[in-house]
Amino acid sequence: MTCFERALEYTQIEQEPKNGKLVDNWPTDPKIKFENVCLSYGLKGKQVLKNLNFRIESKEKAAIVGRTGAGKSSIIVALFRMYDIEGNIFINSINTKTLPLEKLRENLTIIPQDPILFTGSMRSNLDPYGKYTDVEIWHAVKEVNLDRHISDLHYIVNDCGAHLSVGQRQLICIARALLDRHKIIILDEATSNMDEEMEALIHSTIDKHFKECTIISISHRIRQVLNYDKLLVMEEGELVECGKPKELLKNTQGVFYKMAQKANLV
Ligand SMILES: Nc1ncnc2c1ncn2[C@@H]1O[C@H](COP(=O)(O)OP(=O)(O)OP(=O)(O)O)[C@@H](O)[C@H]1O
Repeated sequence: MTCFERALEYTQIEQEPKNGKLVDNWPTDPKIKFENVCLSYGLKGKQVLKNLNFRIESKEKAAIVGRTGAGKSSIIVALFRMYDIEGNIFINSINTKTLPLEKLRENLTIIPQDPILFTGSMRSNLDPYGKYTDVEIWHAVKEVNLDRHISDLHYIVNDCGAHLSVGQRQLICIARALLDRHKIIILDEATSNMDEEMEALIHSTIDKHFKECTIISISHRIRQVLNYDKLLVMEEGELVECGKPKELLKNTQGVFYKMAQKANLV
């Protein structure tokens, strides 16, 4: 009955729009601009993003910080157009509302907090559309140091990757991102226990391989964000502070300063 209900539910989901205008070679310059962006989940839902205005420049490394429920993930939801928003989001000066959804999403790479893999071979997980050669895929595997854990591309992923650690699954997503070479990378940092070595490996791999990309990271641990170019500090759906970490730390009455104080960083 559960299977039946689930299948039935899919038949009732409203189709996402398929229209939109393709733009050649978009995005060449991966800068992002939010202009008066508001988001509510559902018609009667409360506003979870309240009139956000900010820019993330091309190749900038930005981190979104804030307490749980502050609206960090909702910014990403808005970026992927998972829900309709009020206001506008521009990527490379193109309003994302005018793009076909598929084109928009295929140009944004996300490394989720707790990635789910597909049961099957490592190869099919890294290259689900069969676009790359084995040599290219193995190269990506080596770049993220996964060759220490898997012997070859026929390595079988069981149970949607449940036998791999969160860090290993994030590295698989990073290897996939290396192959796809998209210009905007979104990292949702893992909240579950990840050892420091693995966390450092993920950050150094991103720093090394995605220099030419714009990076947005949802950070749950603020010690990681001090070397970012820009911080977006969220509180109850509002962007309360935005700027370089060093600048924000100068304001001893500020929200970020208080967060840093709590984490014994100042
Ligand atoms: N799918 C949804 N439907 C309804 N409300 C939602 C949904 N997703 C998030 N919310 C609500 O939106 C608000 C912002 O949530 P969001 O997940 O963006 O916060 P967050 O800062 O990412 O939190 P966390 O650090 O816990 O992941 C919260 O009040 C949350 O309950």
